[in-house]
Formats: sequence, C-alpha cells, structure tokens
Amino acid sequence: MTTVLKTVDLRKSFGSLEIIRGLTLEVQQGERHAILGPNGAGKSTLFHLISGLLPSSSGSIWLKGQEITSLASHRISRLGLSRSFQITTIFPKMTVFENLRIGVMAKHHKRFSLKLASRQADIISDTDALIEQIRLESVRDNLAGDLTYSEQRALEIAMALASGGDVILLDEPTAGMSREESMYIVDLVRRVTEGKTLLLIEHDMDVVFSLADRISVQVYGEIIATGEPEAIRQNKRVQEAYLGEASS
Ligand SMILES: Nc1ncnc2c1ncn2[C@@H]1O[C@H](COP(=O)(O)OP(=O)(O)OP(=O)(O)O)[C@@H](O)[C@H]1O
Repeated sequence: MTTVLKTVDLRKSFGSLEIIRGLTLEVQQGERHAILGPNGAGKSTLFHLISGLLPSSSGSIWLKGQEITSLASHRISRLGLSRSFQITTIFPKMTVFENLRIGVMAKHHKRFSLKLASRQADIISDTDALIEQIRLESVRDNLAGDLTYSEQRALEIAMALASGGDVILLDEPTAGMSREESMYIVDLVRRVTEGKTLLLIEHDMDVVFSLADRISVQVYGEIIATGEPEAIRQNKRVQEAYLGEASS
C-alpha cells in the first residue's frame, strides 16, 4: 500500500479557537476514503488546508511524498490534487460545455509545447469526453443555471475532474439530495474515480458505507478512528461520539 496523501499532527486555529487539533490522516493510493463527522468537526477546514486555500497553524501535509504544507493552491493542483467545493462553483450563465472547458483548458495550458490549433482540438475532445463520462450529453449546450440540482452537482464533480488530478477531494457531493438523486451521484462518483484516489466528506451514512473502502471519523478536529466500514460501524468510540448521536 502506498500513502498518497498524509497529514501529520495538523493544527488550525481561528483566533483563539482551535478547529483542527493535531489531525493525522493517511490516504492510500487508489482507495475511496470517506471522512465522517458531526457538524462543525472541521471537515471542510481540513479540505481547505489540504488544498492550500487556508494556511495551517502547524503540522505538515504530504502529497505523493512531497511536502505541500505551505504551497499555494495552484501549485498543489499542478501536483495532481483536484477538489470540489461544498458551495456550488459553476458559472450559471455559461453552458455545461463552456463550464467544463475552463477546467480542461487549465490542464492543457500546462502543455506549452503543443501548437494552438491542435491544443484547441484536444480541449474540445477532452471536454466532450468528460461530458459523456458524467452523462450530461443531452444538456451539453444548456445553461448550467437551468440544470436540475443533481445535474449541477454532477457538473461540479466533473469540474473537479477536469483539471486532470488523480487525487480527488469531494465535499458533500450529495448534500441536500433525495435518496434517488444521492444514489445517482454515488454511481457517478464511483465511475469517475475509478483508478484515482478519492477523499470524500459526507454526512449521509448510506452514501459513506456504500462508497468508501475506508472511513476516518473526525470529531472536534481530530481523527478518532480509521478503518474499513464494518470496523468503523463496530467501533465503540465512534458509536459513542457520532453514530449514537446520529441515530438518536
Ligand atoms: N474562517 C473562519 N473563521 C472562524 N471560524 C471558522 C472559519 N471557518 C470555519 N470556522 C469554524 O470552524 C468550525 C468548523 O467548521 P467546518 O466548516 O470546517 O466544519 P465541518 O465539519 O465541515 O462542518 P459541516 O459538516 O457543518 O460542514 C465551525 O465552528 C466554523 O464556525
């Protein structure tokens, strides 16, 4: 097993409030790893630290063996880490194709050696391949703002994939969805992360237990347990801290 992403004794304070409190996490290459935890546990903050959106107060973060703790987010992205946001980040007045083309262009602009014309042809075919992958061909030229909620979330996931990263961070991709919509997203996430590494924040137990190879439980800024779904389900500390609370 190769560790692809790691945090070591990570801490983050906002003023005098410590939100991430010595958090150590290891994500293995190729796994789908879910972070489960109650509201306010600091899960989104953890993603902001890993993706370079916020600086950490102390501790370290490693991607593919390279320390990324103080790197800017665009440099972390270039090393192969892609993320989606809990808040919708698509452009509503642009079409599905135009939205995705922005992400794809970011990837292609790294390859300066290519001639402009062939680069543009590549951008179009990569964008269409992505649209096919998320099965939004029928709404390719519709404005993103006119899509259904679950289609918008699918587009958002595709935006995270567009930059071509092989370590994908998704923050609550099924938030606010019906059961049917959630299962559509679960199926989509499973397909599009095939062969990649996924770190996923998710509240929905059914989603977590059907998608994750391993689960880490985050409570008050710390990981209190990591393991395979069944071991997490049986873990007494987890039951007391989270699962008990969730089912009450
Ligand atoms: N920029 C900030 N300044 C001050 N406090 C913040 C900031 N960002 C987050 N917090 C606080 O940190 C705590 C953790 O927030 P965070 O969004 O990381 O939790 P979460 O586990 O993702 O919660 P949820 O499941 O509700 O999204 C919250 O109490 C929040 O108010």
